[in-house]
Amino acid sequence: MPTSEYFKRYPDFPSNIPEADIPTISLAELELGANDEVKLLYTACRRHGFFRLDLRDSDDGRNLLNNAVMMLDVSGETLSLDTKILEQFAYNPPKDLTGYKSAGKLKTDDGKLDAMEMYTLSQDDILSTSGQRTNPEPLDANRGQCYNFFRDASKCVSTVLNALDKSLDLAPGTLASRCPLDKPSDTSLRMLLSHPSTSSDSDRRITLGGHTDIGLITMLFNIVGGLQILPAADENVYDNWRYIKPLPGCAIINLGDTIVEWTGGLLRSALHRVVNPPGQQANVTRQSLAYLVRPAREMTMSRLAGGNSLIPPLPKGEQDDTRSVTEWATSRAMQIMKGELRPRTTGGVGA
Ligand SMILES: O=C(O)CCC(=O)C(=O)O
Ligand SMILES: [Fe+2]
Repeated sequence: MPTSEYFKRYPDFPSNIPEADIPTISLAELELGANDEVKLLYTACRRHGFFRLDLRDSDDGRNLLNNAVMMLDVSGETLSLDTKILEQFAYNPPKDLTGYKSAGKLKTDDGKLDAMEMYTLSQDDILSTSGQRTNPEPLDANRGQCYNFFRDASKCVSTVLNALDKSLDLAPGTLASRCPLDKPSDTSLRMLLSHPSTSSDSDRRITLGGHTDIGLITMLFNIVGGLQILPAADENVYDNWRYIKPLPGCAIINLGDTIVEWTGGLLRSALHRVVNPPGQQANVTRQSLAYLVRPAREMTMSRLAGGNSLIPPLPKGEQDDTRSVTEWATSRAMQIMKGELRPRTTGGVGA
């Protein structure tokens, strides 16, 4: 992710571990509408549901990189506050995920507890779309910086969504117009932090359990490794998971469950998780950022079929899901919390 200077502060990602073979796509080429890049993006979104986005050759991309570096600092300051202070901002799942989640609140795939601290900042809060909240001091003191991050991240995400409109033969702007900055939504910036493990089984520690993202699209900023995906055809056993190596200047993008529903399964939402950072990186504190884009609250889950689009119509006899995106997401989060729904890769093609 961020700049190469930021990467130099950390030990190297090891070269002898299993890596996911996902492509790196150029934001600048997507901005130009370059056909080959648009195709590469579509293939990645069908096969993997994951890709890297190189931000360096684009003005918007470079602005976002600089903002992400600053947000990592603000996040580090926030999550190093006393736990007593952070607990005053505790999250309230499954309805309201904004605020602080301490480590050990979630079950991981191996039945143990997670080791990830998170602070989730609402986009609506920072853009004053639906009332402001109080956040810990480092965030409140940097609201302007947070605003710039949301503005620039949303701009780069829109470029990706516009390229997907093209591949899906949707009218220009269809996907981006469903997650505009100025309409209330559950879009957020999740700031994540995990400390090095002190236990003897640290090399197999699952820091954040296997899950898919419920929204439309996620933009991740990683420096240290640990993020993994499970290739679609593979059984869910520890050694089948593949690391996604973070690269300087690149964000990591993954698609969420909502876009799978909207596209009738053409695009993929892939199961992913975070494990202890590999090799020498295991000894450092790992920080990451996840910009989690949700649709505007007024949107429904209805499939985007129709017109000339490639999206298949609903099979005969199948009912369209006309629930609001918020109702759908809450009921899904409840099902997962109760163990009624197991997170798994959906949509897309091939292994
Ligand atoms: O920290 C990471 O690299 C991934 C975080 C993630 O998957 C999430 O917050 O949904
Ligand atoms: Fe995720």
